[in-house]
Amino acid sequence: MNPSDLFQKLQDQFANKLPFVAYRNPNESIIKTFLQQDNTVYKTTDFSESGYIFSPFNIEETSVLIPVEKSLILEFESETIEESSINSCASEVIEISDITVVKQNHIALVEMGIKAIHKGTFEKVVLSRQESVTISETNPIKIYKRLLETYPTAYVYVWFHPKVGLWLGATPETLLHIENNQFSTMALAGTQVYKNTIDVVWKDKELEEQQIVTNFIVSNLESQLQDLKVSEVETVRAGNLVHLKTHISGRVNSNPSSLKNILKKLHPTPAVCGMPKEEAKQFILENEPYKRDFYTGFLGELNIKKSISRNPNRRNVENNAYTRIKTVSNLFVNLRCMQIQNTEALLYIGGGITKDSNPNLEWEETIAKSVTMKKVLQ
Ligand SMILES: C=C(O[C@H]1C=CC=C(C(=O)O)[C@@H]1O)C(=O)O
Repeated sequence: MNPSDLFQKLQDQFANKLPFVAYRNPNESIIKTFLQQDNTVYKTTDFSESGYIFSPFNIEETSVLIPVEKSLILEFESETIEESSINSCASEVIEISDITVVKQNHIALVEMGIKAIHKGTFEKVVLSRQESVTISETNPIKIYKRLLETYPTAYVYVWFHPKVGLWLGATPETLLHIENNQFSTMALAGTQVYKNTIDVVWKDKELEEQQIVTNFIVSNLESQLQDLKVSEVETVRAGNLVHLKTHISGRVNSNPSSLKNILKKLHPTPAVCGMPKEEAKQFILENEPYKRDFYTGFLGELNIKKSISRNPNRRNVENNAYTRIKTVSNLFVNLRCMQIQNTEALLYIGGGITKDSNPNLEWEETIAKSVTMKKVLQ
C-alpha cells in the first residue's frame, strides 16, 4: 500500500466516524494503523487483551482499547510523504486563553506545590496546565503529516474515537517496552531549551528531579525484574528541548499478570506525577484547575503477536519452520500532545516541581514545551 492510499483510508475512517490510531516509533519510518470496524468503546479489564491501548492519567478511569480482532491493521513506509501535503497544513493559531491570567494561575499553582513540599507532603510534584488555541486547519490527517515530518525522533501518533475524542502528539518518553520477557523503560526529566548542542551543563535542581524518577522506577521494579540494569544518565534532544534520560532494563517473569503488575507499579511515574506517588496524585487531582484526561496517561501496542523469521532471505515453505512468534507491548507516555475539538486545539503542558523550583522559570518551561505542538499548527 502506498502512503497516499493509507492517508486516504485514515481520512475516510475519520469521515465515517470510526475509531482509528496511526503511529510511528521513534527513529523509524514505518507508520502503523489500527482501523476499528465498529464504533463501540472497548475497554481493557486487566491489560491482558491484545490491541492498541489509550489510558488516562488517572488509571481508575476508562482505558480505551482498539482490539486487534475488531480492526483492520495496516502499515507502510512514511519516507515518501509529499512536501505539498505538508505545506498545505499551514494554519493560523489564535490564543483563546488570556495568557496573563493563565500565567498568574500557573505560578500560583506552582507556589502551592512548593509550599506543600516545604511542609513535607511530598518531595516532587508535576504540575501542568491546559492552553486553548483556535486553529484554521482542523484536518487531523494534515496535522499528523506535519508532526511526522517535524519530529522524526519522537513517537508520533493520531488517535480518534468518535465517542471519546481526537488526540495527537509527539512524545519523547517510553513508558515500557516488553518483548517476550525482555523489559526496558526510561527515566526522563529535567528540561532546557535546545541551543544547537546536547553538550549542556545541568543544575542540581534538574539532576535531582531526574534522579527521583530513576530511584522510583528501580525501587518499584526490583521485585518484578531480574538482571536489572541502570545506564548512566545522558542528555537527549526532544524537538526544541533537551532532557536528562536514564535507560533501565531487565527480565520479567513470564506470567500473564506481569504486565498489569508492572503498570500498577510504574504508572504514573514521578516524570508526570510526583514522589510519593499517591500524595502527589491527590494534590494534582485536587488542585490543577482542569482535567488531564489522557495527557500524562499512556498509549501504544498492547500484547501484540509478531512473527520473527530467523532467516528472512529464505522464501520457501520450509522457512515457516524458522518462524517464531513473540509478544510485544510498546507503550509511551502521552506528553507533548493536544486534543482537537472542532476549531479549538487544547494543548497540555507540565513540569516537575521540587523544593528548588522557581515559579517564573517553571512558567517559562511550560512556554518552551508548548512550542512542540504550536509549531505544527502555525
Ligand atoms: C510533564 C512533561 O514533561 C515531563 C517529561 C520530561 C521533562 C519534564 C520536566 O522537566 O519537568 C517532565 O517531567 C510535559 O512535557 O508536559
